[in-house]
Amino acid sequence: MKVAKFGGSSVADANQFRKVKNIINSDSDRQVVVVSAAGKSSAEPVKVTDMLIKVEDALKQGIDYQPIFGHISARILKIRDDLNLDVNIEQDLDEIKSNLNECSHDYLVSRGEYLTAKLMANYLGYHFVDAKDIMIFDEDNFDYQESAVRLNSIYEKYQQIVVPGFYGANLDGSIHLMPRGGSDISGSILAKLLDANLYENWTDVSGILMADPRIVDHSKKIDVLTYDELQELTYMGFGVFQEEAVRPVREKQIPTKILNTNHPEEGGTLVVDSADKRLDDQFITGIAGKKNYTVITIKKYQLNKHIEVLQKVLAVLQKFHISINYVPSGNDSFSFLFQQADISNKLESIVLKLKNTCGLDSVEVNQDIALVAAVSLELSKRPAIAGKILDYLDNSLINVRLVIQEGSDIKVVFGVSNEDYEKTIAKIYREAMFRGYRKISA
Ligand SMILES: Nc1ncnc2c1ncn2[C@@H]1O[C@H](COP(=O)(O)OP(=O)(O)O)[C@@H](O)[C@H]1O
Ligand SMILES: N[C@@H](CC(=O)OP(=O)(O)O)C(=O)O
Repeated sequence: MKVAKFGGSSVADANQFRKVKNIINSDSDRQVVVVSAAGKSSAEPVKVTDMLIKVEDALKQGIDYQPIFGHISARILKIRDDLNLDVNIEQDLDEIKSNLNECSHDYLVSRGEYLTAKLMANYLGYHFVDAKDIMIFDEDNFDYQESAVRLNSIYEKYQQIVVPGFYGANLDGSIHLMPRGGSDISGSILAKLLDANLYENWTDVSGILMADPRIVDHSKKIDVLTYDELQELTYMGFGVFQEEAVRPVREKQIPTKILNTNHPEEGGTLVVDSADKRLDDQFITGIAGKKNYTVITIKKYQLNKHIEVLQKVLAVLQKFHISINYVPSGNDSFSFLFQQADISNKLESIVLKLKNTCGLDSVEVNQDIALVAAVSLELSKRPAIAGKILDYLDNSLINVRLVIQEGSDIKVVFGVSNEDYEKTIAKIYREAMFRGYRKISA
């Protein structure tokens, strides 16, 4: 049995629905279908999810929400009518509308998936299963036991189901929204719960490319990669697969494929447990990154011998409840990297507190830093390759502010200014492709 997840671009209009149906009908193993909300298309520049967020903003600001809600309704009705579906989706739209004034954010923003899945179930002749009945959360944690019980009782009756992605329910029945891109997580969890033999993630690119196609034209496709590599790449911002979607399939070692709804014949990327299953001799598997980090560097002579100072620093950071992304260190210094959005309104207070209470020699702040990571299983065998990339970036006049090669030994991270972000990715890609780095074993 296969779980097939279709992203927003794959269900953006009636024509995309037709492609989905062809894919489903071409393999009877595709029994569990997960859909996102209708996404962007050439005619529709805004995802339904983002339109729902606009409805919420309008409600909050007391502005007329009707035009946006009307647009969403028209999109949904058009798909229904273009496909001649016999489903009373007006009733669902009316119910959502009547709930608007007292509903939660999670309920409202998840309605795109709910409506799209209802249409898809009708179109495929599959049974619609509301995610709130089978994807159960106990506070922030997914409750696998409870969800398995509920899913199995439904799956015993109906073997061909469509489930909306991106949300589930809390134990009290209220809607629980997942992070953006969360339908990937829904699909991965369902594949794990049902012990699927394949998780297919259908999108608008023919697999995962070595670098973001919006930055590097004709970037090479990665044919096979490991869960470890995918985890590192998604953590660093590989847009094509949600970072939290790796764990469920990885835990059960369910092979995962990234495929193109518009070109199923082109094959895609296969994610597997072991590097032995990789055939190519590519040294660097992929390059990914994110902009907008803030770095706080604290310095004190022989800091590594003054654990009590470090304890004080950590206590200050803990008080402000912000997640730290990386902590590169030297003998006399420690740097803390944060996502700018998490820290920006607290930065001044944090720096003041660090300066006044921790007995440091200095506290420096660097903002607008982008992190670019090169991921390669070979880095653990040849860590010196990181130095070669660094030389190359230096020769290309890219000012590398920091290098992090710690923790996972399959990744090296370069910190550059936001402005150099795209150039750094393009340069590393060039270096990886044309300098002839190849795996030692190949
Ligand atoms: N390394 C990469 N390989 C492939 N696609 C990438 C990569 N990095 C970013 N992307 C972007 O991810 C997009 C697909 O992800 P997403 O927008 O979530 O699709 P969907 O609507 O199918 O969920 C692609 O259109 C592409 O622009
Ligand atoms: N619709 C949600 C969830 C999702 O997974 O979407 P997509 O498959 O289009 O990335 C979002 O936009 O975040």
